[in-house]
Amino acid sequence: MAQELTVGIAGLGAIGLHLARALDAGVQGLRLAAVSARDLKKAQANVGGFRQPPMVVSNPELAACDVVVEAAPAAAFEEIATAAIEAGRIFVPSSVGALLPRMHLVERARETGARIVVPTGALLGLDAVRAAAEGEVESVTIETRKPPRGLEGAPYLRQNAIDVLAITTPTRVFKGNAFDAAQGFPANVNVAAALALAGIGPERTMVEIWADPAQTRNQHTIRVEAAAARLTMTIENVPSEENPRTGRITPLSILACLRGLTSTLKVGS
Ligand SMILES: NC(=O)C1=CN([C@@H]2O[C@H](COP(=O)(O)OP(=O)(O)OC[C@H]3O[C@@H](n4cnc5c(N)ncnc54)[C@H](O)[C@@H]3O)[C@@H](O)[C@H]2O)C=CC1
Ligand SMILES: O=C([O-])CC(=O)C(=O)O
Repeated sequence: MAQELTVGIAGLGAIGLHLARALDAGVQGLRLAAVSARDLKKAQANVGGFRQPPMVVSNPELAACDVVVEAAPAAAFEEIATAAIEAGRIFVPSSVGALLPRMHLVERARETGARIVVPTGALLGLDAVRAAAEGEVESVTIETRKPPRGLEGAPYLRQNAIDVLAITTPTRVFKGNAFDAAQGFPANVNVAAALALAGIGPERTMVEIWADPAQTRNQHTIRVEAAAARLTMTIENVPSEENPRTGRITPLSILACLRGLTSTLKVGS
C-alpha cells in the first residue's frame, strides 16, 4: 500500500480554501495536516468545521508536512518556499511568477532533496509544451484576455498610469516577455510563468495581456511553433467568486497535481 503524504496549505483564499475543503472531503494517499494564513483566527474558523481539522500554523511551520502548497499572495512566496525547500519537502507553488526571479531555489532544492512541482494551474497543455521542448522550439506565446477587474491593482498598470476600469474597448495593456509580465502582473499571469518554465524560459516566452470589457471569463491562448508540432490552445476560465483574478479551475488543477504525487495510474506527462 502506498504511503500517505501529509499536505500543508499556505493561504486560504480562492485557491487554498477550496483545495483544503477538497482534501478534507477525502483524497486517497493525501491528508491535510496544516494550514497557514494571514489571519490565523479566521483560518481557525474556516477549518474548524472540517471532518479532520488541520493545525493552523505559521508559514515556516508548514514545512513539517511532506507537501507544501503555496496559495498566498506573491509577497509571501519566499518565506513559504524557503522553509519547504530547506526541509527537503515537495513544494507546489501557485504564485509561479515569484519563482522566476528566484531560480536559486531550484539549485537549493537539488542540494536539500526537495522537489518543486509547478501545477498547470489556470492554464492547459503544459504536457504538450514540455514534450515539444524536448525538441526544437521556434516560439512560444501566450495571449491573456481578462475582464478589466481581473487585472485591477497590477503594479505595471499603476506605473504606467493605466486606469483599467475606464477601458471600454478591448485594449492591449502589456506586450513583452514572461519575466517582465510576471513582475508587472504578479497576481494575474502566473500562467505565463508556468508556460515559460515548461517550454523555452521566461526571456523567450512572449506575453500579451488584454483588458477586455466584453470578456466574462479569464481567457488564455497558447501558441507554440515547434519542429515536432504546432500547438494552439485556449482555455476560458470562470473567475472565482472570492477573487476575480483567479479562475475556478486553479484549485482543481492543484488537486489533480497532488493526486499525481501518489496515484498508481498517472495520465499525462
Ligand atoms: N498558477 C496559477 O495558475 C494561478 C496562480 N494564482 C496565484 O495564486 C496565489 C493565490 O491566489 P488566490 O487564492 O486567488 O488569492 P486570494 O487573495 O484569494 O487568497 C490568498 C490568501 O492568502 C492569505 N494571505 C495573505 N498574506 C498571507 C501570508 N503572509 N501568509 C499566508 N497567507 C496569506 C490571504 O488572506 C488570502 O486568504 C496568488 O499569488 C495568485 O496570483 C492565481 C490563479 C492562477
Ligand atoms: O486564473 C487565471 O486565469 C490566471 C491567473 O490569475 C494567473 O495566472 O495568475
